[in-house]
Amino acid sequence: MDKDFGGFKNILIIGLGLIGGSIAVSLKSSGYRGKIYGFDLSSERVKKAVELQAVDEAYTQLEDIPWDEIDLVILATPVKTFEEIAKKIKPFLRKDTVVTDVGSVKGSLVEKIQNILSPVKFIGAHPIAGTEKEGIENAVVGLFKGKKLILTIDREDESTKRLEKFWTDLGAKVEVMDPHTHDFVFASVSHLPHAVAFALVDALIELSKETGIDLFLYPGAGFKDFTRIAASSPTVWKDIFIENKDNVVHTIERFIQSMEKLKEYIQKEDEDNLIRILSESREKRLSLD
Ligand SMILES: NC(=O)c1ccc[n+]([C@@H]2O[C@H](COP(=O)([O-])OP(=O)(O)OC[C@H]3O[C@@H](n4cnc5c(N)ncnc54)[C@H](O)[C@@H]3O)[C@@H](O)[C@H]2O)c1
Ligand SMILES: O=C(O)C(=O)C[C@]1(C(=O)O)C=C[C@@H](O)C=C1
Repeated sequence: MDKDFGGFKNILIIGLGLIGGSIAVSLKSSGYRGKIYGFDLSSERVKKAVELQAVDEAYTQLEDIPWDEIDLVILATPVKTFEEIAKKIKPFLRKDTVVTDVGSVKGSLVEKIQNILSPVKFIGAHPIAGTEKEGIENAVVGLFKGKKLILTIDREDESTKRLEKFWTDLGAKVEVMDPHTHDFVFASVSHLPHAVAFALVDALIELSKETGIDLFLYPGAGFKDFTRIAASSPTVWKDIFIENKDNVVHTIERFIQSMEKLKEYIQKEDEDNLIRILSESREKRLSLD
């Protein structure tokens, strides 16, 4: 089927960061013919977005946006800003404009935003693609190609079908998932790993202080690979951890149990159990590639 990006003629991206910017540059490079408008609180980001020709026009004041032209609005700001933004944009929206997001947390947040925006349609979405960088200056063309995109609403809905086409035309593989299941799954495979990476770096900061040895002079590739995501945006990740608090705390507790188990096997020099647990983990990790 021809690329029509779901028939959304003009779109508005709120939040000209890594993900909002990557949507813009990926649309441009995939032959999207509509206008791409941008909005950000930061005038520097707005200036950069226009300079990079990632967007056609960008604004720092909601009143300046040509709302009548907008068919699709994408929220691409940190998740704890969504509610306030939804309240602020509601009076400007056409009734048939579709609103969506790219937030890393869904759960009850989706319902809250749906209620705020109703009767305007809100469809929660989450691209499982990103990097540890921030800002439109680090946008990646084709970031979503071959990557999963989770939609949190029934596929049979007409607007959802259009949004599915929008993401499929950007190269994403769309999957539908219940918003609460989503939050448990991504607490496990994304939020916990980020928490562990941040905590590992923190542990080394403390060990450096304790011993007077600057451990950060010595990392090899293993430490650098493992902690790449600890360079991620504190604002974005603070919001994700808090908004998905229950699942994140649950997975952190489960991780602590696994660390305790490993610590015990090491302390007891329990070679059989060490071989078993390390082999199971290695096999599982190898099966991913
Ligand atoms: N970074 C990733 O790997 C990744 C992947 C998938 C989804 N996400 C989600 O995408 C969203 C954006 O993350 P990002 O990595 O692009 O962050 P980013 O920091 O690169 O960009 C966020 C942008 O939002 C702007 N902003 C903040 N508050 C605002 C407000 N109230 N109104 C308007 N603009 C505002 C900031 O100025 C910034 O330009 C988050 O919800 C995040 O959970 C991130
Ligand atoms: O590759 C990275 O740097 C990422 O952190 C991307 C990543 C992930 O955990 O895989 C981060 C947050 C998202 O919501 C989706 C993707």
